[in-house]
Amino acid sequence: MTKTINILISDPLSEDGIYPLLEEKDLQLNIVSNTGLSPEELKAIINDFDVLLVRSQTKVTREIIEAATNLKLIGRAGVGVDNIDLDAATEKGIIVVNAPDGNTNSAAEHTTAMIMALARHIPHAHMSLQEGRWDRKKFVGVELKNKTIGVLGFGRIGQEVAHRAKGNRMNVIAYDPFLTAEKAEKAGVAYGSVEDVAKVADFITMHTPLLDSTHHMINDDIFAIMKDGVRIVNCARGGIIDEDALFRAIESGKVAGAALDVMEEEPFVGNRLLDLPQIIATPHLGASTIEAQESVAVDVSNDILSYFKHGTVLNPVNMASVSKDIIAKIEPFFDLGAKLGTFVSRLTDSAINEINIYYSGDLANFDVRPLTNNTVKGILTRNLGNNVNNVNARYLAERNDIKINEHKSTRAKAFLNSITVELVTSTETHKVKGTLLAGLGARIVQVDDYVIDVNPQGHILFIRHMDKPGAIGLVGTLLADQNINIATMQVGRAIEGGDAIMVLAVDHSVENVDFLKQQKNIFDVKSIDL
Ligand SMILES: NC(=O)c1ccc[n+]([C@@H]2O[C@H](COP(=O)([O-])OP(=O)(O)OC[C@H]3O[C@@H](n4cnc5c(N)ncnc54)[C@H](O)[C@@H]3O)[C@@H](O)[C@H]2O)c1
Ligand SMILES: O=C(O)CC[C@@H](O)C(=O)O
Repeated sequence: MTKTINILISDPLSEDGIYPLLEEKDLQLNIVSNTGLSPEELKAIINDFDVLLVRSQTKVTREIIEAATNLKLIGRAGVGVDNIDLDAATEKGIIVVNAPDGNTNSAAEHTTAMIMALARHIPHAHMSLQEGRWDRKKFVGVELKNKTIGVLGFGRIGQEVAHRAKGNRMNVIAYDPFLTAEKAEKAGVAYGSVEDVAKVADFITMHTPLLDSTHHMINDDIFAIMKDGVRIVNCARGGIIDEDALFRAIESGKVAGAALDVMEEEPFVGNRLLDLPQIIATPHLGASTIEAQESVAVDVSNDILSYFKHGTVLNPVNMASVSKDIIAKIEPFFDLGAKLGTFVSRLTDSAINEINIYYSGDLANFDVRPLTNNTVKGILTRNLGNNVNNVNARYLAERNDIKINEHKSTRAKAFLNSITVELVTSTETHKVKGTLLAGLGARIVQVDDYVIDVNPQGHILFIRHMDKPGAIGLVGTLLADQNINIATMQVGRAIEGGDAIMVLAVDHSVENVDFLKQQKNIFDVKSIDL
C-alpha cells in the first residue's frame, strides 16, 4: 500500500502556488493547512507530519525539530532560512529546501519603492493629508539622479536593485565578498569595502543574509564614517543594522531617514524607531506580491514532489546543490553508489578512518557531491541504520572522525564510467568498484584486487578462501545442506594456489554463516543484502 505523505503548511501560502501538490496523482498526499500555531501547538502536532512548509513566521527551532520524529523535509517558501535551525535539521537528516529565485523581483521592487518613498516622504505626506493638512514645505525631498547608492550584498536582490537604481540615474557602489572587478565592471557598478561604500553613499541599502559576519555590520563605527544626511534602507534582514546605533544616528542628524521592511524582533509593532519621523517602515512585505508568493510556493512544492519521487531536489539548503541537468546525469548512479557503499562496509569490522571515492570516465566531469552523500549513506547505514540519509551522511561521518575524499579522473579505462569506493581503517583497506553497463544495468566489477562481474542486488555471500581444488564443490554442498539455493557464482583469484574469492548470489538472506567459516580453507564469509 502506498504510504501517505503528510504535509503541514503552517504559514499562509499562495493557494495558486501549491497547485503541484494539489494536483499530484502519483504520490498520496495529505495536505493540512494550519497557520498561526503557537510553538507549543506546533510541537504537539509536528510528529504527525513528513513535511513542514513555512514562510518566515513559523520558527522551526531545535525543540520543534527534535519532536518531529517523522519529519523528512522542511520547505521554506522564500529565501531566508534564519527561522529554521539548520544544524538541528541536518543532524536529524531532515532536508531543508527553499525557493531562492521566486521573490527576487518583488523584493527588489519593494526596495526601490522604499528608496523613493524615503526620498520624497510619501508615507508622511499622505498621513498629513489624511489628517487634514496641506503641508507642502515640510515634505521637500531629494532627487535620486546623480546620487550614489551603496549596495551591501550584491547577490540576486542586490543586483536587481542596482539595475533599477541605474535606471533612476544613480551611481552605484557595491560591496560583496564575491564581487570581483570583472563582475562589477560587467554590472556597471563601482566596488569597494563596506567602509568605502559608507564614505561615499547618499543612500545605503542592505541585501545580505543575516549571518554572524553580517550581524550589526552597520554599527556606530560605520555610521560615524557615513556622509551627513545619508539615507538607509533595509529590506533584507533585521539585525544587519544595530538598531540602537541607528536610533542614535537619526537623533544626531547623521542619518536623514531610514526605510525598514525588517527589524531584529518581528512583528516590530511598538519598536521605538517607529516613533521617529525620519523612519518609514513596512511589516516585512518585500516578498508579499501575488506573483512572488505564487512563484515561491510552486518552486518549493515541486521540490517536495521531486524529493519523494526521485530523492533529489533543486534548491537544497543543507546539502550540496547542483543543477537539474547535472542531477539528470548523476541520478542513474545513485543506487549503484549506495550499493557499493553497503558492500564495502561489510568487508571490514574495523573503525573507518577514511572513505575514498574514485569517479572515472564521463562521470568525473560533473559535480558529484550528491552522489558521494548517497554512497557515504550506504557505508554508514551498516552501523547507523535508518538514522543516516543523504542529508546527514557527511555530518555523521565528520562526527565520527571519518574523512571523505572525492577523486576524479575523466580518463575512462575498461568502462565508460565507474565508481570505486575505498575504505581505509587503521588495519586494512578495502575497495569495491562498480559500473553501469548499457542494457545490463549495474555491475560490481572488482572487489579488492579481484576482478568479478556481479549484479549488485539481492542476497550475496562473499567468501575468501584458499584456491584449492574442490573449494567450489565444498561450498555448493554446504549450502545445499542448509537448503540454500545458489543463483549465480563468480570466482576470482590473485595467483594460482593463493587467496581467492567467491561471490555467490543466493535466493534468500543467510543470517548465520558459521557453517562456512568453520571450514579449514575458508578464511572469511560475509553475508551481504543489497
Ligand atoms: N524583505 C523580504 O521580504 C525579503 C524577500 C526576499 C529576500 N529577503 C532577504 O534579502 C537578502 C538577500 O537575498 P538574495 O536572494 O539577494 O540573497 P543572495 O544569496 O542572492 O545574496 C546575498 C549576498 O550577500 C552577500 N554577502 C554575504 N556576506 C556579506 C557581507 N558580509 N557583506 C556583504 N555581502 C555579503 C553574499 O555573498 C551574496 O552575494 C536575504 O537576507 C533574504 O533573506 C528579504
Ligand atoms: O515569507 C515572506 O513573506 C518573507 C520572505 C523573505 O523574507 C525571504 O527571505 O524570502
